[in-house]
Amino acid sequence: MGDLTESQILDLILPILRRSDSPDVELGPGDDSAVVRAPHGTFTVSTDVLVEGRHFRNEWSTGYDVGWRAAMQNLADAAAMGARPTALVVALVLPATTTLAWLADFARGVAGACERHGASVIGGDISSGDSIVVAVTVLGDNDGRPAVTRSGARAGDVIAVAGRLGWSAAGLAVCGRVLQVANENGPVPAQVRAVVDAYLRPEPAIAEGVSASTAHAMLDVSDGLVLDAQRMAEASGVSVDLADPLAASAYDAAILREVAAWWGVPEGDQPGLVSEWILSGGEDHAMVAAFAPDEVAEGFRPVGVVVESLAGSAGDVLVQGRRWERDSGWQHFAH
Ligand SMILES: Nc1ncnc2c1ncn2[C@@H]1O[C@H](COP(=O)(O)OP(=O)(O)O)[C@@H](O)[C@H]1O
Ligand SMILES: Cc1ncc(C[n+]2csc(CCOP(=O)(O)OP(=O)(O)O)c2C)c(N)n1
Ligand SMILES: [Mg+2]
Repeated sequence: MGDLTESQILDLILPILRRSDSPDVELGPGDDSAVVRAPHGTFTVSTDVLVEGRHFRNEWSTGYDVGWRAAMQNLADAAAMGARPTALVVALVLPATTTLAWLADFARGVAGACERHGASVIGGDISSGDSIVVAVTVLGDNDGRPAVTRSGARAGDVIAVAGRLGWSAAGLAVCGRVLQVANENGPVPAQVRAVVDAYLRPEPAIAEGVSASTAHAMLDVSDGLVLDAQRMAEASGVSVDLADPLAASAYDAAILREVAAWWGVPEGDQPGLVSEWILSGGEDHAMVAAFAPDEVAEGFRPVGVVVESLAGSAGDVLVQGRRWERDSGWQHFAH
């Protein structure tokens, strides 16, 4: 890519990214700014970066995978506010050695994820640098309803989850081994392939988040169920009791158990690893939300309840009756 001008690069990716059929966008890519409609007076905005080596590895992820993941994790941040994701701004830092094929594949991944959820790319930026960095900003529209914040959970609410838990963490753990086995033409069971796909191309619970209009509070699980439940509890001034989160995710647990067995984890250690993946694994971007008991939205499964905090204990999360130690999930500067 080193010998191309910026406009030659844009000529390659804009036809892949551009959509002309979105009612939310008045002016798409090509000018100094895009123009997006906000018929209800407000819109949501959020941004997230992906860094080569931190969020993905080029040996494991194709350009399509990186584009898909960058788009999906941002679309999930809009959905976690109950907002319909409308538009993405995509900024890229790429080494001069990046191939045009990678870049076109990346653009197809972004476009594929956007198309799935009705969003459009409205602009971005490109610069060169030592490694790949992707920064995506997402705009969302609550269509006149109030945004669902993380601070509205109340004692007596049900905590419920939509989407997968633990798949991406398991996929990350076994990814290297799976590629090695596949290269040697060895068999890779379907469940194992499925969790690696979940890591490479996450399928967040976006539709469920957008339609969870009865939620009192909601977040997407990017850093782990317990850590993200803790964030909701702290922001809401309550505590959360996840009585039996593993039973509530028995489908995930069964798949993850198969993955652990295939990976060679001794049988006695499998339940512990499966619960670690389910409770602390992020990046599947499930939605975790608090609802009045008779208002749990479609697609959500109860995993616990919101309880009144004892003095000084707001933000506590109890798992099977025991207080969970703080900050048990992904921490950037600890890895
Ligand atoms: N560099 C920054 N400047 C301003 N706000 C930031 C910055 N980094 C993070 N935030 C804000 O802090 C909050 C928590 O960030 P983060 O943990 O990344 O949220 P999420 O998991 O939803 O991506 C968000 O509201 C985010 O906008
Ligand atoms: C190669 C590689 N190593 C490790 C991880 C695991 N990982 C990286 S960031 C992260 C947490 C989520 O990312 P973050 O940037 O914190 O997203 P946010 O909370 O801002 O949405 C996890 C679990 C990964 N995805 N890929
Ligand atoms: Mg973030």
